[in-house]
Amino acid sequence: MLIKLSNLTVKFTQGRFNKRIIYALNNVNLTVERGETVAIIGESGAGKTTLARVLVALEKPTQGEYLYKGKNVWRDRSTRKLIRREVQYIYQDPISALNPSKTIGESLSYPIKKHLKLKGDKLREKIEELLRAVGLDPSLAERYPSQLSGGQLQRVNIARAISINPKVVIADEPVTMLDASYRVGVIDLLANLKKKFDITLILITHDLAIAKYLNYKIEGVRGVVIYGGRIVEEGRINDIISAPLHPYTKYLVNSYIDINSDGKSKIEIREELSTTNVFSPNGCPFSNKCPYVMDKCTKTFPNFSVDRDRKVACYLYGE
Ligand SMILES: Nc1ncnc2c1ncn2[C@@H]1O[C@H](COP(=O)(O)OP(=O)(O)OP(=O)(O)O)[C@@H](O)[C@H]1O
Repeated sequence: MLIKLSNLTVKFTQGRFNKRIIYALNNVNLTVERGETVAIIGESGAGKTTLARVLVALEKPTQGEYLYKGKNVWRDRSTRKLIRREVQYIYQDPISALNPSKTIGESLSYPIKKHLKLKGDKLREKIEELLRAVGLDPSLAERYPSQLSGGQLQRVNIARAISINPKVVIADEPVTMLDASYRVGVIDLLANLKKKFDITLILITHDLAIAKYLNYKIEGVRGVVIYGGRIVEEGRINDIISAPLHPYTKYLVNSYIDINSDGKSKIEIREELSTTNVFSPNGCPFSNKCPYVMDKCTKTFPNFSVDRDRKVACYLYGE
């Protein structure tokens, strides 16, 4: 097993006077096998970016464990160092991920010099090869970020992520900030690189259509639905979309279908009583909106009911 998160919680304190505790991640258990493609799906504020930051060891969990290749990341400094090299992060915003005062070539050369110790002609060749691998003309190495389009910049970020032969790539909403015309190309590129270099790919998205498209490019993508810092459902993307189990996933899938078809939602969520995450952290985070809420939902988060490769945490399916 490559990645294992056990009962992992990340808490933040917000507000200077009226302090409140936010559970960005709440008792999360997640495993990722070598070579897998996983789509983490959730809306804004669900905890997706915190999860990505945990996986690249930028965020230390408040509680719980993160094992990478079987080693406890926060007890073993050398594993954190290994993660810096083997687990690469592609940010949502392609512009702010690059230093505006450095040419594309300079930005790309930094990790290659540091980790692969290449210089001179070898370094230049590697940069040209990388730019070609992501579908860009090598002459772009001389340009500055402001001279490239958003789609080209995201390709540069992908080139940087793969430049040091990572084992895992985490792409955090990689196409959200791009014009629609560039989105498919960037997902195609990630899918092709994943296959070519046998990378374990973790794609984070709020958009089911992106997860579905990725699954069309790479079969067997595992979907992980996250809400209010909790994983609520896991399964193959096609199963999640064709037969969602958790009421939140149903809501998500219906909203997705709405936009793409008839405009009618099949599940009505209840009036929002409080902002996500501010109710009891022990209960289900969707309980304040769920039409099927039971008393126990607000008090205790259910265990996962497991049926082959499908998991759901909801009292409608088990305790
Ligand atoms: N450094 C921080 N300090 C305080 N609260 C934080 C911090 N980082 C995240 N949060 C809070 O934790 C929750 C989860 O945030 P996170 O950024 O992980 O969500 P997300 O799913 O990635 O959303 P988005 O797509 O909008 O970034 C949110 O309520 C957010 O406000």
